[in-house]
Amino acid sequence: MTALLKIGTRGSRLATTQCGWVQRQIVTALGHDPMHAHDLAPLVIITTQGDRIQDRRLIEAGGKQLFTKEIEDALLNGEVDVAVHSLKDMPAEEIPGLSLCAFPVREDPRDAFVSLKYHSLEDMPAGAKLGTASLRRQAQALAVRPDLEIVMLRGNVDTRLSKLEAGHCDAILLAAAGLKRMGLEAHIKSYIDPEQFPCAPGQGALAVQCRTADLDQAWIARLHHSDTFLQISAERGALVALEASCRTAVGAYATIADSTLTLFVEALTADGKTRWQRRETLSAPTPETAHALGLRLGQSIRDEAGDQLIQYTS
Ligand SMILES: NCc1[nH]cc(CCC(=O)O)c1CC(=O)O
Repeated sequence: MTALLKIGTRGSRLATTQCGWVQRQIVTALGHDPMHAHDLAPLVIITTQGDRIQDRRLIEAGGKQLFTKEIEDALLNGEVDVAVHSLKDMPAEEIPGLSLCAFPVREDPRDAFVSLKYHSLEDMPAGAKLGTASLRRQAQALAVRPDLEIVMLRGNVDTRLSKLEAGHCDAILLAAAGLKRMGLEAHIKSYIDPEQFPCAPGQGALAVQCRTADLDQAWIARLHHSDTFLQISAERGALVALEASCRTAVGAYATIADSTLTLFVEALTADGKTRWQRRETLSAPTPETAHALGLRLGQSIRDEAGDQLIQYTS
């Protein structure tokens, strides 16, 4: 059986799990039995610089493209035809020649609280250790629990869970989406309320990427989910305006009910002491108006916060 197309992915268990789901959807959309997915649309594992580097300062210096560049190069030179990314790991700027062509239905966008000892952030005793490498999670946690000690906890989901089990910290915050996709939901003790602490822009959503020249492929429309696209258009608008790098704590969370989109955006200083928030609704949203709303709310925070947004950690 000859391959119809090749799918590029990072090698972590989360990345290959997400990719396997997209792979089956594509093969089904092309009219084949998903049983043959591995032959018809094989996964090609690509190691990115971000997977090799463990030092947060180098990650900050390199920016988000550290996790996507090698995969995008493989798309551009024809080694693979489709790439699957976690949207929240995608930089806001576009890559010439490539397009984000489909946004499949979003998984749970919330952050999950995982601990062997405690039920929630509120439950943790003074001085307890919270493990995270995300500036946003750090800032949001400190905003309500300034007494907690933040412990730098890097690595993929499995690594972070084993560090928690080994006692490096008392609790960790992880994306519920990743845990659910990997079948690890049982670890979740409680959820962070995104109406109070907006998730990372695009958290829980996947982005399927292809060469711009291949945008007419039949499977693309089948994978695309329009409400997800509206939500992430709004959230990513805020991301663009706030130029969120790994050094800026930004959350953006959009919901849709009764044809009305509500967008909640916040930016925080790393210590969580200052929070800038905006919340607005938009009726009969389109991807363009949703994106424009995100841009406007993000810009308005930016105007107010100015230099205070960028926190230098070294
Ligand atoms: N930065 C790592 C990363 N990228 C995507 C996810 C989870 C899945 C998602 O948010 O879509 C995670 C792990 C985490 O934040 O816990």
